[in-house]
Amino acid sequence: PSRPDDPPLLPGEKVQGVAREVTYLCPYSGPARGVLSVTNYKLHFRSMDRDTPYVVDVPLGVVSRIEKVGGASSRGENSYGIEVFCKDMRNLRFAHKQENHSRRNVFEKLQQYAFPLSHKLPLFAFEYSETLPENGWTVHEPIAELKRMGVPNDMWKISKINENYEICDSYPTVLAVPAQATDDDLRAVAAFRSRGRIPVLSWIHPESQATISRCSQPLVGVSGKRSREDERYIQLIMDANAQSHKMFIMDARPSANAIANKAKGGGYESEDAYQNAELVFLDIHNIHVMRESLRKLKELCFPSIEESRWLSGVESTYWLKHIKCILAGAVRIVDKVENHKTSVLVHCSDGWDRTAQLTALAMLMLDPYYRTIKGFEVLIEKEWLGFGHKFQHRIGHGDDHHSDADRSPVFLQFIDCVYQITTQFPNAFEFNDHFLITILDHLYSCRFGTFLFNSDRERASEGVKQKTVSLWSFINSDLDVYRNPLYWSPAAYQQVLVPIASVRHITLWKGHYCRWNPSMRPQDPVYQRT
Ligand SMILES: CCCC(=O)OC[C@@H](COP(=O)(O)O[C@@H]1[C@H](O)[C@H](OP(=O)(O)O)[C@@H](O)[C@H](O)[C@H]1O)OC(=O)CCC
Repeated sequence: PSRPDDPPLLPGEKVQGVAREVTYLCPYSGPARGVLSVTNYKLHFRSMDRDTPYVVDVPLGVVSRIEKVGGASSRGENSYGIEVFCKDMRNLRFAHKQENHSRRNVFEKLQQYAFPLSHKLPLFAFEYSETLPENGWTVHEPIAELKRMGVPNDMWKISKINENYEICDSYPTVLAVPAQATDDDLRAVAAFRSRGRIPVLSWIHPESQATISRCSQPLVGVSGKRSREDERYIQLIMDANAQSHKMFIMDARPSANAIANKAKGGGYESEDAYQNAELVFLDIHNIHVMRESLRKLKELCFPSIEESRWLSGVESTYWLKHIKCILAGAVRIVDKVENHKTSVLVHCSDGWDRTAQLTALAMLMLDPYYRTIKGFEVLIEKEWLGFGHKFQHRIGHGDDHHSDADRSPVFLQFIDCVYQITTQFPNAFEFNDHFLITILDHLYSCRFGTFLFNSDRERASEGVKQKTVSLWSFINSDLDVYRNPLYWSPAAYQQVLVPIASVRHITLWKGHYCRWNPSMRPQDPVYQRT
């Protein structure tokens, strides 16, 4: 039975701890006294001492670190309490009265339910028992999506060789490969590509049949190994496009890092081994550089904005430069496929971070289907989840190792790039900003099964589709709030979008990075999570 000051609870959500006489130290509107509740899904604070009820509501999945502030001896006003550091752009400070030991209880409950995996507890998604009219788990049907692109055809076939993840445990079970390739060819190529992530089809142009394929780096190493099968296989991909007898291999990395990877057995395709392929390095930095860039941006944006140093501060984070670099890389891929009717193969080191950013953005620019709400959901299921972007490692769902070097805002960068394109083409997308923000909220929240674990194989073995709710069920059950009122129908927008990827046109996405900082968005009411 819920008690009077219990927070609103989702099906399967239970209050685990309550602390009264707590003060929330809001950096903008000052201290507010009220009740702090911890459930198996969220932290909920409600102030009592204001005419307008003031609520702070944070899914615990967004918490990266919790620290005690002050000790029994600290005497200052509000100097004894808890600080909650979040993966999105804010931190929360709570103060307690020393006498009642509610801090210990709340602190322990917060630790337990913010990091369930570190405390042998289930992620909330496995306890959430909402039933919704839409079933998001059926939005992406791999065969249907290939059929929509006209595959299989005489040049491309569907292979089930990875049905039991025999070729690659981070790939989907349904792969589109050149029709001539035999299973033995595929096995040989898998032995020469990092983690077995062989070149497979991402998208095919409806008219020219030029293609976008993706893979991981070749295992060239310092001795300069070659694989005849890999070279022949790349030739098959090239020949599948009758329009041209060359192909671009877009290596997302800075050439220095591609070379450095040789030391670990990786590397890149030498042009004498891949005769008709032209190699292009796109200069996008690795996950470590991007993690540091976002850390600097957060430092700049929260809690207060130093007006005089704002522009130089944004510049020194390099965040917009990285966004520009990723967009520019996708634009180069679109140019080769659309204007030169030439096929491209995209890879990086592992082929699950920068490669996913590039193929998904290029497909968004090339194909209006992906600019619809359902189409964008398919794009994320296909190029991010199906091809094994390691969401668990990159976000750290339920895990308390906040300094894990595998964490990195790669998917956030992709959504930021999508935001940039929507600002340059406000009529081209069926969805609005709220749609993008909601996706990011639930990238962290652990309320839905969609972004959990690192691969389709892991999600299948954990029974995610059977035991959890899909984020797309939630969104597709209330579509109107995610629609863009300025959207023209696809007919008016069959064309290819070519955004201007120059820093002058790239803007800081205040709706996301300054969402919790009312001073940055005086025009719209403080966006409090409801
Ligand atoms: C002598 C030792 C050489 C060495 O460690 O090579 C390893 C590279 C690491 O390779 P990098 O490409 O710089 O970095 C890799 C990519 O970010 C990759 O993502 P993606 O899917 O986008 O490829 C991640 O999955 C890997 O975890 C990460 O290590 O490190 C560097 O190149 C750093 C040099 C500045």
